[in-house]
This record gives sequence, structure tokens and C-alpha cells, in this order.
Amino acid sequence: MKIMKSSNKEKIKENDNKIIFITGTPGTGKTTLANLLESKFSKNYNFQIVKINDLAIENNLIDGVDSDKGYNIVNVQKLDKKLNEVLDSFFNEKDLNDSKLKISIVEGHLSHLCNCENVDKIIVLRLNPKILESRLKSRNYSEYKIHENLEAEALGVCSVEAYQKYGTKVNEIDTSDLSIKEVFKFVEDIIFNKKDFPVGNIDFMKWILGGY
Ligand SMILES: Nc1ncnc2c1ncn2[C@@H]1O[C@H](COP(=O)(O)OP(=O)(O)OP(=O)(O)O)[C@@H](O)[C@H]1O
Repeated sequence: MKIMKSSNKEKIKENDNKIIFITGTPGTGKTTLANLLESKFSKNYNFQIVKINDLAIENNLIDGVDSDKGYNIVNVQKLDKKLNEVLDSFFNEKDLNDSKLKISIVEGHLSHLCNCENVDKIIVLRLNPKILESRLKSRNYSEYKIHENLEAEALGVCSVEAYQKYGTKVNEIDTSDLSIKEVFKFVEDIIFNKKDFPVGNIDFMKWILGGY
């Protein structure tokens, strides 16, 4: 069934066009996964990738910098509006090959804070805080910033926030023992409704209790 509408709220539906958000604590592998999705999907689909941090910076959606934490303070309301414009423009693009499915991947740890009625899946990448710690240390983050991110990962903050907004559309994958190719395979299965990884099955609380 083909429904032609002008907004991603009704996403121009050609069978089953898709909007997928990839989120997770910094360092869990979102960018690596998004790049692999782009290289695998762009041949077979009309493919768009939106890197949410780049979108915020390029469109000057930064309210300031938290100098203690070393973060840009992104205006999420403006980001939300811009993201929906970018999605609308992709799904309305006339030059796309009509015989191919349209897939938009939105990558970044702020993606799940945006409101997108027509998002299909939100995929949260999770990682054992012990492994995350070594990845974040190699980025030369401050001790404070590392600890804050590890705590957020142990508590599953992205999953909880995403679930509060999007409920059962949210999947989470424990990537701790997976190669990036294996992560890709799971994500592909989620995107095409072959597998489901509901929120609530990953528990890194042991890290908080000092068990790792
Ligand atoms: N499945 C994996 N196995 C081993 N290493 C991985 C895996 N996924 C990502 N990495 C490595 O982990 C590091 C962090 O990955 P990446 O930059 O993709 O994280 P991110 O979630 O996008 O971080 P940020 O939110 O800060 O952009 C990179 O060095 C990447 O090569």
C-alpha cells in the first residue's frame, strides 16, 4: 500500500520505509555501527544517515558549554525540530529510486530524546562498564566524565529514557562480547522485524556494587 503524505509524521510509506534511531552511552559503538550500516545499506536502499551531534553543531543548536563536564549543551527542542525537517525532506525527496525502500538511520546519544511519531525502532547499544571504561580512557576524557558515563551505562539511562518515550519500540543489545559485524547482524534483524531485544534484560548493576 502506498500512502503519499508530506511529513515524516505520516512517513511517505512505500511498503515499509523505515526510521531507526541508534542511541547509547558514548563509546558503546554507535558511530562504528552507523558507518557499517551505511556501507552495507547504501547500495540496496535509498539510505540516509543523520549524525545527531553533527546536526546540532552544523545548525548551531548549541546553547553553551558545560566547562566542568566538557559537554556542549544542545538545545533538544531545536534539535528535535531540525531532525524532523531533515527526515521530512528525505522522505519527500523526488529523485529517490521509487523501487527501493527508504531507510533513515539517526545516530547519537541524544536521538532518543527527540520526538518522532513515525520512528520504527530505537536501538540502544549497551556495553559492560568495565570495557567501556577502557574505551573512554583511551579518549583522554576526565575522570569525572568517564565516571559519569560509566554510571549512566550501569544504570541503563539511555534505555530507561528511550523506553519512557517510545515503549516497546525500544530494543537494547549487549555488545560486550560481539564483534561489530555481529552487532550489525542483530541490528539488521531488528530493523527487518526478525528479532526483538526488549528493554530490561541487560543488568550492569554489578559494576555499581563494585563486582566487576
Ligand atoms: N563491537 C565492537 N567491538 C570492539 N570494538 C568496538 C565495537 N564497536 C565499537 N568499537 C570501538 O569502540 C570505540 C568507540 O566506538 P564509537 O566511536 O563508534 O562509539 P560511539 O558510541 O559512537 O561514541 P560517541 O557517542 O562518543 O560518538 C571505537 O574505537 C570503536 O572502534
